[in-house]
Formats: sequence, structure tokens, C-alpha cells
Amino acid sequence: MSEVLLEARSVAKHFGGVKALQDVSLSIRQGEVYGLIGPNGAGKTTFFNCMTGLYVPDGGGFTFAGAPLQADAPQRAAERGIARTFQNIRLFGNMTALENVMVGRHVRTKASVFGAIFRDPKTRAEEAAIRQRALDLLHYVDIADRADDLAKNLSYGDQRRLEIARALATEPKLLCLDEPAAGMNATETEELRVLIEGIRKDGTTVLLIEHDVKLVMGLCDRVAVLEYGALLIEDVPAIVQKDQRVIEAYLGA
Ligand SMILES: Nc1ncnc2c1ncn2[C@@H]1O[C@H](COP(=O)(O)OP(=O)(O)OP(=O)(O)O)[C@@H](O)[C@H]1O
Repeated sequence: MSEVLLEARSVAKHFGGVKALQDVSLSIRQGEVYGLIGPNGAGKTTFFNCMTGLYVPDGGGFTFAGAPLQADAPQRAAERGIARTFQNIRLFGNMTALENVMVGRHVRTKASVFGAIFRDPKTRAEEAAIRQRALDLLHYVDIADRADDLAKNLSYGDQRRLEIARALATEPKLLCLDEPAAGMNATETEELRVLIEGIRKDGTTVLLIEHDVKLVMGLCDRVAVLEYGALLIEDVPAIVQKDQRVIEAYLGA
């Protein structure tokens, strides 16, 4: 069995009287595509937000790559190697596709503020490398031909691919995708599946929140199901799909 990359231990989060997460423990293994599913309001996005430093959990915690994850700021989670996309696309609409990816890349570069202002040779070389790497990533997600277009002018499917490229620019160990297929047509969803399989093959672990059950069951190595903030089951798709509680809570009879 491969190594655990992310372990959640008894994670809890409430908002007033709403228990968005209660006692959620799960583990994501190195190199797998791990699906997180459940009905609307089950706590999936809250789990992402706790893991990526947007929310501080009220109880429990995370271990990531063998060390405790003090994810109290998104920047820190990114530095540790966790990158994410958002359910509602969050790109810089008035920047080009290339510039959006270059922004993501800055998490991994060292150019100082001084260097950025005075543009010394070292900073210029670093900028050139960032630009090249960003272009490579646009090729990787297959939208290099849109590099110089403003993000807001890209099709919906391409914007989602651009968000993935920007997240990959931080060189994550774990890539978290929040409903990447939302709003995609069948062709775009199939292309997304191929892209995610490629990302896994290239060594990045993927955590996927997704309502498209067919995509999840066909792509994920293991799946966790949340209901009312609690974990119902964590197992391989073949077992999750047959679980009576999951069928009643989410999949339908
Ligand atoms: N910032 C917040 N303030 C108050 N309540 C919140 C907040 N974020 C989430 N909640 C509540 O916590 C619960 C879990 O929400 P969450 O968005 O995590 O669910 P989800 O499984 O991601 O749902 P969906 O599939 O609709 O995206 C819901 O009852 C939601 O209303």
C-alpha cells in the first residue's frame, strides 16, 4: 500500500449551530485520485477550506507529507505543496491566460521586492524562466494557443483548464479540484478526465470534489462520501457505489 500524503484526523468545523464538519477522518495516499462526494451542503467545500488554510478547524487537524499541517493561511498551504481550484472560477479576468499562470508560479520563486522594482539581471532571468514555465503549463493543459488572450474571454471549459494550470504552477504535491466539471459539456468533461489522468500519471496526487458521479467513479482510486458533515464511507468506487447508505443519501435508488 502506498504512503499516506494527507491525513485528516477528527476534523470539525461549525458555523453557529451548523455542524459543517464533524469528526471527519480520512487519508489520501500518494499518487491516487481521491474523490470527495456528497449531497449539497454536506461539507465538501468546508473540508477543502479547512485543508487549504481558508478556515481554521474547530477540532482535529491534518498531517501532510509526514508533518503537521499548520494550514492557517492559504499561502502556507501552497508553500507546503497544496494547490486548489475553486467551485466558482477565480481568475484575474483582465490579465492574460499566461499572466494568470505566472502569478501562480511566484509561490515557488525568490525574486525580492527590490529586484522586482529595479529589474536587475537576476530578476529578469527569473521572470523569463517563469514565463517559459507558464507557457509549458498552458501547453500541458492544451490551451497554449490562448496564452495572450484575456482570461475573461476564454470559454468556460478553457477557464477551468487555466485554473488547473495556475494551480500546477505552484508545483503541488496535492492538487485539489473543486467541482472542475461543473458547467462542462460531455466533450469537455471527457477531456478533463484525460487531463486529470495525465496529472496523476505525472506524479501529482489529486483530490476531487465533483457531482458528476460517472466521472468520479470512473476516475478515482478511492472515494469518500460526506453527509451532513460526517463521513459515511471511504473506499474504492466499486464498494462505495453499492453501499446502501450512500445510495440512500446521495446516489438515489
Ligand atoms: N462561511 C460559512 N458561513 C456559514 N455557514 C457556512 C459557511 N460555509 C459553509 N456553511 C454551511 O456549512 C454546510 C456545508 O457547506 P459546504 O459548502 O461545505 O457544502 P458542500 O458539500 O461543499 O456543498 P455543495 O455541493 O453545495 O458545494 C452548509 O450547511 C453551509 O450552509
